[in-house]
Amino acid sequence: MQSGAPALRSVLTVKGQSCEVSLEPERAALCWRELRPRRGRERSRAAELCLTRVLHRARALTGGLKHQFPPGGHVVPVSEIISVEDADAGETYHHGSNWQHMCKPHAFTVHYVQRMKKHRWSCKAVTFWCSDEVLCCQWLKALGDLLDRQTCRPKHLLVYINPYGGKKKGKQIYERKVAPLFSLAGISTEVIVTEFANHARDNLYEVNLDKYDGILCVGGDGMFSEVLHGLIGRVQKDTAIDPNDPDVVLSPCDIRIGIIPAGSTDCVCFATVGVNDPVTSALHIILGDSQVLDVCAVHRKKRFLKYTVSNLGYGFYGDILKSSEKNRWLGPARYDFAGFKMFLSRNWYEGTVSFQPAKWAAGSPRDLTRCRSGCDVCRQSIAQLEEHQRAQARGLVRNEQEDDWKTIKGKFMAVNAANMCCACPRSPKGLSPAAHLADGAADLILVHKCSRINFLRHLIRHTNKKDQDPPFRDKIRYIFFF
Ligand SMILES: Nc1ncnc2c1ncn2[C@@H]1O[C@H](COP(=O)(O)OP(=O)(O)OP(=O)(O)O)[C@@H](O)[C@H]1O
Repeated sequence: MQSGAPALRSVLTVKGQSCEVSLEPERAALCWRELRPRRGRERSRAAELCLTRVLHRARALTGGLKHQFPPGGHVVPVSEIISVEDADAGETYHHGSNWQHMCKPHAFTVHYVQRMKKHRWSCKAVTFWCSDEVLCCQWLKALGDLLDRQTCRPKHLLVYINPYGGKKKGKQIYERKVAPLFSLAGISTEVIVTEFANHARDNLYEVNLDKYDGILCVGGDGMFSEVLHGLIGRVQKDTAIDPNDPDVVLSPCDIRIGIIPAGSTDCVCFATVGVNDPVTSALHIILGDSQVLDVCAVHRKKRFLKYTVSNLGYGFYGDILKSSEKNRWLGPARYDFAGFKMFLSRNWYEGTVSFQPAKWAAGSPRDLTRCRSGCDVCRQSIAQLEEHQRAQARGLVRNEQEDDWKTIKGKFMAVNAANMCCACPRSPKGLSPAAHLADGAADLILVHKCSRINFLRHLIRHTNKKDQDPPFRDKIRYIFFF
């Protein structure tokens, strides 16, 4: 709602109870609160109000609260309203002690996001009954106008479903949990159920991307990677950029990719949303939430190999991925099986790792900050990186030279480059909990050769929500490495 617009305030009925309902311009929020507590509930209501006030005061003292709930009331930010519609004709509502049947109700239903525990979201609905048709139309128009101003929300999506990812439930998850929410939000879709590996990637080279506000993949990290390769590859092809040149500046692609988790690890979804829940992801997509991600390009002898946004693993983790692919029939359990096998084999690799530390990056791989949407560390790092690049272009600072590179020689059990924390349900904090989603750098994690018991401790620490800094592990924030 534009600031300066008059507030809309009426007495409407919610679940048979008179409520003061308002659309508040300053807070861009829909608020409602019962006027009179139900009979018989006065005492508990008074206690509840008292408790709410105490909580309210405690929250005010402990800092800002996103949803400032008035005592006994509800506040829904307009940005979290999914849709508003005429209530179904023929609904029954309770007024006082009489049940009334309204054939043509003057009522509207607001569907909105309810925030649950642990980053989970669900869709809730509330119906407001109006005294007459004019009032009902006034509310529908005011809310509809506000929703029309949410311009970042997608209207038309291209959806790729991998029917073989994870527990092979991608199609079912989309049809049962996601499609109904999209239809509620008025999002139209074109759905392609993939028929073979790289179907989505190849298709993205051909489709008319201008038709869509976003590409959606229903699957796991492999499916996301497929769509990422298709989209980045397509944009480079259209702009005649050669991805084989490691020094080339890639053309940015402004179309967004959404993920509905239906894979085995769902690390990209978990690290960006905080949970791998299809409904939560669908609601974030509907509201138009977005998160910029660092993409790392991997080259070998001047040939482009792959893009990655999560973990690039050599040694233990690389071996697990390779081995687990052979046992895909085991489903998500293939990672446990491959991990156990690799742990027993205790392979190590001798070599030299060269890297260029990201001097301009704010934050450190060992600090306690956690990257979230709107992260200050990412914003500051990118600003410093851009400043550094501008200074280089003007000749104010020298270009990177040989001595900017560092090398570490040794015997390694694992060499990992974490572009993000790489959290997943098995490792809720991830491989590198302080890694950032969009700071232009990645964390290099070197696990030196160590005893089997120390390596087991290292693996267990990943699963028990703690980071670890044993003497056999190096952690460096870098920009390039060999
Ligand atoms: N129709 C298909 N048949 C066979 N493979 C497919 C098909 N569609 C996609 N794929 C491939 O399946 C691979 C794995 O898919 P996905 O990532 O969805 O599941 P997952 O491997 O179980 O999950 P995660 O990557 O999170 O561990 C992807 O690399 C993708 O290229």
